[in-house]
Amino acid sequence: MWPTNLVTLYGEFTVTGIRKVRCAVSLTDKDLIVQRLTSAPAERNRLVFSLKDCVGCRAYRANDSSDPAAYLAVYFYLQKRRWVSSGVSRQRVERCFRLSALQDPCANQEEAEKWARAVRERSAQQHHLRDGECSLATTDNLSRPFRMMLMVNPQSGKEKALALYNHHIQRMLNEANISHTLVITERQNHARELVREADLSQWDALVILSGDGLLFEVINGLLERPDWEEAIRTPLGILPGGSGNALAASIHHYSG
Ligand SMILES: Nc1ncnc2c1ncn2[C@@H]1O[C@H](COP(=O)(O)OP(=O)(O)OP(=O)(O)O)[C@@H](O)[C@H]1O
Repeated sequence: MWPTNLVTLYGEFTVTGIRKVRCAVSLTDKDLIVQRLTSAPAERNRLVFSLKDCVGCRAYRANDSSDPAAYLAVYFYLQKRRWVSSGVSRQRVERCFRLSALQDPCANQEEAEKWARAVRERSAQQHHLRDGECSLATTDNLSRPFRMMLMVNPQSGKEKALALYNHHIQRMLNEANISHTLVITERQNHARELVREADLSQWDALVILSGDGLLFEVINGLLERPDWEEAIRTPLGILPGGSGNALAASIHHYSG
């Protein structure tokens, strides 16, 4: 059935940050709508976040045990027009809400968990509608955590792949609740041999962070296996860590 855009969850929370503002938060199948509760005209205080841009959501308690509130953090990567050149890029936006309607910390935590599950489920549905057959199984439609092998070539391009992992990718994977095993390739054909011998039932996806060369190795490694017809169906991903990154740009960007 095609999803409607009816509100499925509603709550009034405090937005955390420097200015603590009360807001009404509504979740529909498609969007998270945040309405600030102030006297200013409603439209000016309303933000609509598409769940297509949401990578994850988590509920947590603060370290301070005297604080009965629970917190809900939602992570978006929004498409923004570039200032300096034409085209669009994605920008990370985190929205964090404080839930403190009840005295009982456990009840607040349960409410935050309920929201986090609902946001993740609806985001996964939106990704599936957007990407169709190409969308990977996610943590929410598997009965166990998503498992990824991430291969990084520290020598590719301008030797920035490891820094990209440390400063961006690791955080994004945590936000998306994707567990991963990091492999730093040590020499030519390391990834090829690894993939040729690997127990592929352990992985939901093989992802490389490098230039085009490492993906070429991974594909060759898969095709050299006795079970290559099954092995080559393993979902593959490429993150741009080389100098040109033509393949990553074609797959993720120019193809729409
Ligand atoms: N630790 C390593 N030291 C040297 N070579 C490596 C290492 N790990 C992988 N390689 C080899 O480096 C080759 C080139 O890798 P990759 O395409 O990632 O980088 P690149 O050629 O610098 O990228 P770009 O094509 O964008 O310039 C791969 O084919 C792989 O065999």
